[in-house]
Amino acid sequence: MTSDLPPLPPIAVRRLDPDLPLPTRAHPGDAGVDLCSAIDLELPAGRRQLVGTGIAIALPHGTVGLIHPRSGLAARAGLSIVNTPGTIDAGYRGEIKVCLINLDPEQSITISRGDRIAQLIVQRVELPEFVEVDELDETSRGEGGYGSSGGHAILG
Ligand SMILES: O=c1ccn([C@H]2C[C@H](O)[C@@H](COP(=O)(O)OP(=O)(O)OP(=O)(O)O)O2)c(=O)[nH]1
Ligand SMILES: [Mg+2]
Repeated sequence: MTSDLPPLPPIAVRRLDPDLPLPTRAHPGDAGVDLCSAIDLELPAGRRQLVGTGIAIALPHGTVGLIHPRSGLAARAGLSIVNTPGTIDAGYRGEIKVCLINLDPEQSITISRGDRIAQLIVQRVELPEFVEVDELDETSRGEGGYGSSGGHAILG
């Protein structure tokens, strides 16, 4: 996809924990910058915990930060994020926190301070107004939702 929009300016980052690294891309062109855990923690099977990343950012108006899990940790250990993708509003200036969850049914996950636990993706976002109407326009889908088009797996 090409875009005539100019690239976003660099995003200001405050390190609330000066010993943790700045968010970085593992490779040039990667969509996400990795975020680190500010604490050591052990997450038992099935448990969740809100974990600080030690950074705060100033996203430009008209963008959003999305907090996604890291695929490797998800596949290897079952580590995910409860509210994935987490939404970082452009006006938010507090510490970015990640609501980690251990989806493995048996094994705990041990995380050390400085481990990369999630990734932040910055996207442009539309900010439309909403207007109340009496009727919506007709479409072929209409009110059909939640599997109305078929093709879903059989339960049990
Ligand atoms: O993974 C996340 C998700 C959110 N936030 C912060 C930034 C975001 O701008 C704020 C609010 O998030 P959200 O709108 O998803 O939560 P809410 O429950 O609707 O809270 P609020 O009433 O503050 O909007 O919390 C994080 O640090 N990490
Ligand atoms: Mg909200």
